[in-house]
Amino acid sequence: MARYWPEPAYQHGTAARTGVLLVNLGTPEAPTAAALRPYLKQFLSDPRVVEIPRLVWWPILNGIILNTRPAASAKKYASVWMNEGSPLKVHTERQAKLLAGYLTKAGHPDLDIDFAMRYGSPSIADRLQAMRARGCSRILVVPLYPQYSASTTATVVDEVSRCMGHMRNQPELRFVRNFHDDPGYIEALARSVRDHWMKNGEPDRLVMSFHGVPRRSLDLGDPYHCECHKTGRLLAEALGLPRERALVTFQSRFGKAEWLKPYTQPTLEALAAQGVGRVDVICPGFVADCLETLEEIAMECREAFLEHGGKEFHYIPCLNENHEWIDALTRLSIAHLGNWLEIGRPDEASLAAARSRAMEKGATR
Ligand SMILES: C=CC1=C(C)c2cc3[nH]c(cc4nc(cc5[nH]c(cc1n2)c(C)c5CCC(=O)O)C(CCC(=O)O)=C4C)c(C)c3C=C
Ligand SMILES: [Fe+2]
Ligand SMILES: [Fe+2]
Repeated sequence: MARYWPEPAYQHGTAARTGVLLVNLGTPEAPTAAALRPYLKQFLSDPRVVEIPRLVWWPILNGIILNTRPAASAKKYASVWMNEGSPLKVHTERQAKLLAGYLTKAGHPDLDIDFAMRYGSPSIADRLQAMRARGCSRILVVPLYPQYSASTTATVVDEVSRCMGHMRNQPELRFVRNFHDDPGYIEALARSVRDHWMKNGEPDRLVMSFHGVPRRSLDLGDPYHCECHKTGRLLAEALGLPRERALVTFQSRFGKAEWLKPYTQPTLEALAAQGVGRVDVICPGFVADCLETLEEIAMECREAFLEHGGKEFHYIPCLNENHEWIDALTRLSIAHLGNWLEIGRPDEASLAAARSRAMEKGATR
């Protein structure tokens, strides 16, 4: 195989474009065991996701997990699948389209906006090559994870870097590291909670459930836990909620090791058993609804809460296509694009000179 990916011959005077690539986790192509298998294999083979020595992990993954989980997970995916496909991909694609429109409205019609999935398709490699083919020589990569984690954000950086190794004519890169305390993101969350409460009244408790990671990663220096708690605190403050009515919990535990605590489902069951009648659950760590929110929280956790004596369970959807969120994402992108938005744009002085030249030409005619 050639060392570098093929590229067209270099043309002098090619206009440089700037692009934004949104990246989310990835999802299977269909809600079937056959489609789940390659997706789970790619995802769970990433050493950033499962930090167990390969020699130990390989037989567990290939001998046990890939023989049992695909069918079990496929059933769950089938229960949330949309007409257009997997919710995660459907929402991410819509977010990219909306972002392009919002950036155009903000005065940046020339930006090239695309999206990719870290695992599955469209792959980062595929979209980076497409953006290069469209002339992008500067690319801002936005992992759609508000809280930084090695198991999510860093894997995007790893994959983009691997792709750079295949490019002869590499683009200039920027990455968004996190946006867990971005005022626009926090306000978008607060707004969706307030809207829900306007229509449905307020709950006894607001549970803010984040995807978990192994507890060990916190001890090894991952800031994820701390960033989740900061988001939780800022959201509770924005809503004017006293501490005792807002809780941060962690969901989607995978494997037998200890993960970040408290775990979402047992917390909900304990609240119900204590006589808490109504809980509202929001998942601020996901900007798009997906299996983990629609099935695990809105179905499994609802059932568990009600079975343990809870009276009312409300799931507050992810930010998805909310105007406030796309607006926040637009401002976040503009802030990180920074001086790239100026490069190649005629400055005021040259615009004025061009205007006066045109006027002179008109006067002499
Ligand atoms: C939002 C941040 C996420 C973190 C942090 C994260 C860590 C993490 N996840 C697994 C294992 C699985 N996660 C799965 C699905 C999944 N995870 C996230 C996000 C984070 N994961 C999303 C958005 C999704 C949903 C994808 C979709 O298609 O809707 C799955 C696959 C589903 C299943 O079989 O349960 C696994 C497996 C680990 C091990 C981990 C941290 C180390
Ligand atoms: Fe996950
Ligand atoms: Fe899950």
